[in-house]
Amino acid sequence: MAYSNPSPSSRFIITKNSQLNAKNMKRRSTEDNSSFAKKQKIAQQRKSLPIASVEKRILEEVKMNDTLIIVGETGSGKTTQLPQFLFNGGFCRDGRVIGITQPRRVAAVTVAKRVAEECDVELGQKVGYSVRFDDMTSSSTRIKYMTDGLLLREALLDPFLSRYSVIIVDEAHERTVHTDVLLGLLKNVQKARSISTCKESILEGRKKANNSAALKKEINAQCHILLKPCQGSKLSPLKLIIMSASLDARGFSEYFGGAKAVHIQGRQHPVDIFYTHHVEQDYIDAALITILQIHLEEGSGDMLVFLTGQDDIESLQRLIQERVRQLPEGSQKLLIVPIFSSLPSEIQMKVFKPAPHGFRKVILATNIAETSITIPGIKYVIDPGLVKTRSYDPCTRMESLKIVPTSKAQALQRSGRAGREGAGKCFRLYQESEFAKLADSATPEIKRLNLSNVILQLKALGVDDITEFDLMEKLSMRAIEKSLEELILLGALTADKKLSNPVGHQMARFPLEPIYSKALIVASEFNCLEEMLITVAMLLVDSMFYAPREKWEEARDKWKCFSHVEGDHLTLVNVYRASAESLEKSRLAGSKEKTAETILRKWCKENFINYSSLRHARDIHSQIQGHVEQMGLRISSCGDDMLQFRRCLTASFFLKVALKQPDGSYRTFDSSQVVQIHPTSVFFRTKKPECVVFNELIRTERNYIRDITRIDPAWIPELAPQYCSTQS
Ligand SMILES: Nc1ncnc2c1ncn2[C@@H]1O[C@H](COP(=O)(O)OP(=O)(O)OP(=O)(O)O)[C@@H](O)[C@H]1O
Repeated sequence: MAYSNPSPSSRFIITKNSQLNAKNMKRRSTEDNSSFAKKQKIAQQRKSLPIASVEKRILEEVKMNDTLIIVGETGSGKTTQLPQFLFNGGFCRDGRVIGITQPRRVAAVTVAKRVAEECDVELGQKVGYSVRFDDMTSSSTRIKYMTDGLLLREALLDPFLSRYSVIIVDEAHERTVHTDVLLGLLKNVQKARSISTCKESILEGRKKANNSAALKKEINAQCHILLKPCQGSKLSPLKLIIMSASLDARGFSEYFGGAKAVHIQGRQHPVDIFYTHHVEQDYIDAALITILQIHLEEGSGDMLVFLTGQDDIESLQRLIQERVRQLPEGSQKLLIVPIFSSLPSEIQMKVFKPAPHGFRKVILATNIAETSITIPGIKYVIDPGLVKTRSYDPCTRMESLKIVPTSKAQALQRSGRAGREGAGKCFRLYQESEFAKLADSATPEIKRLNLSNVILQLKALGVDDITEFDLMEKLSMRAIEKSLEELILLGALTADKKLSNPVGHQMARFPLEPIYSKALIVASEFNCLEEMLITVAMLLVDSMFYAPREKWEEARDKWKCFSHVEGDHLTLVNVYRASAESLEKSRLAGSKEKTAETILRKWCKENFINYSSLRHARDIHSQIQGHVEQMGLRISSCGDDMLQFRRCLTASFFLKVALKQPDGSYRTFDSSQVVQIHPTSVFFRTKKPECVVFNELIRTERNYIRDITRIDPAWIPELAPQYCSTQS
């Protein structure tokens, strides 16, 4: 096979050679198999981390500063070591907990496992994790890794986060909506807790000596608002640490009133960065060639390739499989392992397993693998420099999905996934001159996503006016108004913007977008919660139908069996039910030797259904069902009465209605956008209905609506009178 450039090193220009501390370098030992040797290895590895040499200093800084910003290179030991330092430094006395938040669950879970191993304790005891629907903690947990979203939910129950002595917000550069809201919240909690302590000590002091009346007045004035809910309880100040390898320390410091920033110097292993000589027109092709070149010309070590989404991953996987068949006899085999967010977690975890003997592992990942995690064995990172981002236009309620260049911070994080166990290499599939043009960091999510969920969560946390909530970013008033309007229409807020009872409170408890929470509540009234649970679970995952190009016709015939004349929501219910029936049938037929996974996989293959998406939907289904049951909502089915279900869809998704136009296109009722039916809809090829509800309005190369069901326009004023009155 001929490549345009015979070797990676001629294809790429080496531009950076990080400093290597030779003493710190450790070779992977294949002999360290015994548990004693493993413990010793871990101990040595920990000692050689750059952060190990500054343990004392960091502890002092944390003691002296309520808020600290820590910036240190990827792999310097921030995430795994700092919580252990704090534990040893006495921050867990009196049963207090150190909480570490991560933007992604895979990081929270895997880092907790690693730290439990380092501490030589069982996971869930001293060290644990808690992510949505998966809690691995106990009353003895003192170091708790969790997602930022989870800590926000905890704050609903315990507004002062009283169990925590320290909260570390890790990977703060990612600026997810949850991180931004959490930072604002933590700032308030810190104030409240330090005033609590301050008031306690002043009251103490006052008893001993007569304090000045002015001071007394000032303290009471400050305490008045913030302390009402925690009067009487003694809370120690909350220590807050903001951490990342690539954050704008100055911006964070200003936000936290001049908080101190500490920089940890050095990294354990070097990562050489390579850029292409020329512009690469096709990043999938460039990634494929680079994988093969590394495989044929570079030494041992696994590869991690960053791609923009599931579609990219699946197409590159097919291309690699085709090309490896042409590799010379006897060459080492490639094991391709994908990881993206809609894969079930146990399948995601496969990337962490070592490749079997004789294989080199190639992980194809989205940015889910970009920060925090250490994947053992990774020596090479391939980074096309692209990421898929979602943005939302509040005026048109239109979401767009765009592939855009990564920021410098993201590029740095990606290269940092190599060089964690030994020296590494990162191949950026673009020119060095392009790197210089990248933005320092990506636009914070809170500036580009729908704010309804944030506002609902803040209302539930007692923040009545989002404009007065101290966020790092100034939000657009238009976006806030549109989201408030949406929440009022959904019944989550009253006309005077207060959280409604019980609907608003119930909606805030669901870990879902408000529109889906509302749909579940509405469905319990329409006696079709069983169908709505399936629908919501299926809508939350991507690409349910999948077929290779050469089998497209065969797949279409199969899909016709699920297709429902009234639309996509009912079609999705049919897919879910058919898969559940096949599982049930196999069980009844006594095929005990087969696991549910094998049966489901086989069924998916025969029916051209994406197995990982279906598995994910089944997981989500059981998780939301748990919430619904906890809330006491009545789960019943409307049976074959699909008219009832379509009326329920109208009552739930009335904000997303479109009417057919004479030319066959559609116009959204809400914002008069001209849209087309997406090719994946059952209505793409059949007679088009006059009026539909839909779930997704998405701009790619055209404006499309997706997940569509036929409705009667007369139902809208009947089932959503509040909406029609605003439209007239
Ligand atoms: N699961 C693991 N298996 C093997 N080694 C690990 C594992 N997790 C961490 N390590 C080791 O500990 C080092 C420090 O990891 P840690 O996550 O604490 O670094 P970090 O500074 O937080 O990095 P980042 O900024 O990339 O999150 C890694 O470089 C690696 O050598």
